[in-house]
Amino acid sequence: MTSRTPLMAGNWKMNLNHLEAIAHVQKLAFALTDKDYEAVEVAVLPPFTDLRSVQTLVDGDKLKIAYGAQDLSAHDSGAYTGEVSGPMLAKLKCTYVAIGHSERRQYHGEGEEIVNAKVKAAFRNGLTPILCVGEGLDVRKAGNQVAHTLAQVDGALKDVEAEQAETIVIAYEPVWAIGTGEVATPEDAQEVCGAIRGRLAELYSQELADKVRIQYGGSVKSGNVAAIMAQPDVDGALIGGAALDADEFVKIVRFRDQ
Ligand SMILES: O=C(CO)COP(=O)(O)O
Repeated sequence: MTSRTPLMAGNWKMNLNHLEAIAHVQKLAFALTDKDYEAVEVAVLPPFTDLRSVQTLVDGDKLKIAYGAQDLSAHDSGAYTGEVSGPMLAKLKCTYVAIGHSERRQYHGEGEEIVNAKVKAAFRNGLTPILCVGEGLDVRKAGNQVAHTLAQVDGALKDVEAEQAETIVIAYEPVWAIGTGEVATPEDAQEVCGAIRGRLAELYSQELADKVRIQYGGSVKSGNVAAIMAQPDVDGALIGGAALDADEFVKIVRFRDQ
């Protein structure tokens, strides 16, 4: 097994305006040390309107905090009112872009085809997708979480070449655990994250599967992160609510101390 640097990413969702974003990233920069950055990759996913401010801060102070967007258009330019393109995000030196978050799937009707097109748009523009997958409560109750989630992985990676797929990040976020305080057990997280890695091995190769970072997301906090990170196929977390509190996010980054 190759070693995978854990990725702790804060998905701010529709929170923090650009001034609040600056204050928040400054707090993170003040608290985090080289020791933290050596052990864990730290990333924030602010709203689009904050990205320029975050870029200016990160660039100006040479911060080791990565950043990215929460979505992108499947198209690179054109008459798509309200959308933001991959080239625009690349120009702002974004590293990451979340794709297929359950809130996009649920509230914006994003299905497999659009998620696949967005994954390709991200790769086309040198961005690393954080592909979000995971089942709703009904699917979990029926015991179909693995099949459901793997079908989402298959759809998102359709016609994606190995050299791109090996850089993807996949976030397993069971919908019933998002923003509910209902965290999946470490065993629940491992079951599906392990199955995702197995599917990557089938679709590509074991070597590739061993390189891909798979995160867990859903009510992650400083109090539960260590047990989840102890699972062999969990390589980080995608954090919503708890990432809005800089002190709490720093504690999550330092999961080994919790
Ligand atoms: O959706 C999430 C991250 O993308 C998880 O959100 P919470 O951490 O607020 O449950």
